[in-house]
Amino acid sequence: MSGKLASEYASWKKLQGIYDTERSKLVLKDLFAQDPERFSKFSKEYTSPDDPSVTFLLDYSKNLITEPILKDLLNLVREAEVETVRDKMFAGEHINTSEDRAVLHVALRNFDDFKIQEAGVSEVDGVLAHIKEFSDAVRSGAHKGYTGKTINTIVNIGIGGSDLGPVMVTEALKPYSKRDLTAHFVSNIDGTHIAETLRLCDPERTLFIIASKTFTTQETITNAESARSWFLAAAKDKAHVAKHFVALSTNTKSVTAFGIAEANMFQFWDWVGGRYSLWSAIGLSIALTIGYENFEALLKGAHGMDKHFKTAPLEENLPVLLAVLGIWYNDFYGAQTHALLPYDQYLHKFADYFQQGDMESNGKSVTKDGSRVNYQTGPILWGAAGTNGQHSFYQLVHQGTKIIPADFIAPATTHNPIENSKHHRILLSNYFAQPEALAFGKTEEEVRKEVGSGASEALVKSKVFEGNRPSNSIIFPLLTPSTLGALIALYEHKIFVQGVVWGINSFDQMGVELGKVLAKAILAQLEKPDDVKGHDSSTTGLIHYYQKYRKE
Ligand SMILES: O=P(O)(O)OC[C@H]1O[C@](O)(CO)[C@@H](O)[C@@H]1O
Repeated sequence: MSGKLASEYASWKKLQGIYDTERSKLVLKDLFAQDPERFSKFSKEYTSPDDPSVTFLLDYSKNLITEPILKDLLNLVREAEVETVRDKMFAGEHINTSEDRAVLHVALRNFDDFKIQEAGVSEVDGVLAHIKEFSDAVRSGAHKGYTGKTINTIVNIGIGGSDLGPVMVTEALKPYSKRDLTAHFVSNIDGTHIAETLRLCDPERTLFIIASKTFTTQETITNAESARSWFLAAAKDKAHVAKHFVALSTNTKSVTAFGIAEANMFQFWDWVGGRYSLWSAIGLSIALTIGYENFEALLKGAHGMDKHFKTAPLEENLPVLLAVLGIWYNDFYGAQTHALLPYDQYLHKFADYFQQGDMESNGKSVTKDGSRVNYQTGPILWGAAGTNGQHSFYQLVHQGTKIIPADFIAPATTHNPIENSKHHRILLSNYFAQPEALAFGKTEEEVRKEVGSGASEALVKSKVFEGNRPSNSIIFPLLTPSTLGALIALYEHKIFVQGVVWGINSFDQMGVELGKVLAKAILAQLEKPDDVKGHDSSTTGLIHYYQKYRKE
């Protein structure tokens, strides 16, 4: 924010010096042995300021840090003026400078605590009331399709932020869902996605939700048009569209041009970023699936975390702590990636969701004033639900040549306590074991004892776990709407803090434009070989190959 590159901050230089000189001393086994209080020093329990039932524990003791290092990492946050920029965000200042926009997803879940002056903010409650009224009507059966039948299927058509948030949350909160209302999500332009979905739908009982902030996104508009044709093939009369199509958008003109009446449109505003939009009208499919009260609980859970982020001192501030730990590995240890590993099947889309949340936000290489950074910015974010990952990529996480900081996330209790919670105990035993194995490993000496004197040297070496691999652990009582809201907001604000330290604009996404423009030009050239012009030989060759097989 100060206009400096992060690497110019005194605290950054100091941290670089510490990394260079003290790295070899940062051995988790030793750090734990030296300090019996390490867990209590480096773990924090969060309780929502609004609701004591929203609580979780963040254990960050298995990180390659000491108290002085953490102090220096927090000094970096101070030097980058993160608190000032945070307050600007909450006040509605246009911190998305390249697009001259406020960044106000916090206003969508505000419940009157923060005073925010920005056009549209006063309309939030009205849109929430509209979401409540409509979702209640569909769920109760009061809203009927064109033949008088109730709705039993919803199809959200959207992509990126207009898809991933609703998908992730409806999956995460399935225990709260109305089981006789099936939700599908169509995002890909590949016709297979809509075709396979429509096979599962009855036009008389299906509601299509066209979710697009801009209402210009090629994938979404093309899929919406195909859905409308499919619907009209059965319903015949265009007047029936009103009962089966609604839009979630900021673009009234394009919505009405598509044939959806303004009354069937749920509004939001340009200060809602796509990847921060599940709290807005984009969450309609969530409200339909889990009911408005649960949707509101999700918002309230996030709001509690917003208050924490806004007011807690840096030393206690959980998004800040996660952010600086990420910076420590990303910028000093050279870690390329960060893994999100939820030990909860309901959270199986959590990493997919934050792949956009993190990588579209912080995948930037110039600062807000246009300088090229000389350090790493956003990590490659990835992950999968445990224990599946253990039987897939954990080999590399444990014994590969790369350092992969990871967050292990789990509920202490399950919505499905089958067999007296036997499954859940096994799941959690793995959740506890993996970070332990990563941190403390297995020495050559331990392996030798285990394999006996006859074992070859090669076998011994292959069984050694070097350990010292860092992780965070998050554990909460049960995955409820409000706890999920708090967890999502935790990671949103982590991304925010990192973006401010790196000096980048976390709220635009210029990097997705070039490919879109080229695809548009290529689309016009696909019919005839002679039309293919202006490309390199590789792209030309690929298009010509396609043209040999092309069919209408
Ligand atoms: O909601 P829209 O306008 O259709 O945009 C969908 C997605 O496309 C992007 O603009 C680019 O991928 C995302 O930021 C956004 O979430």
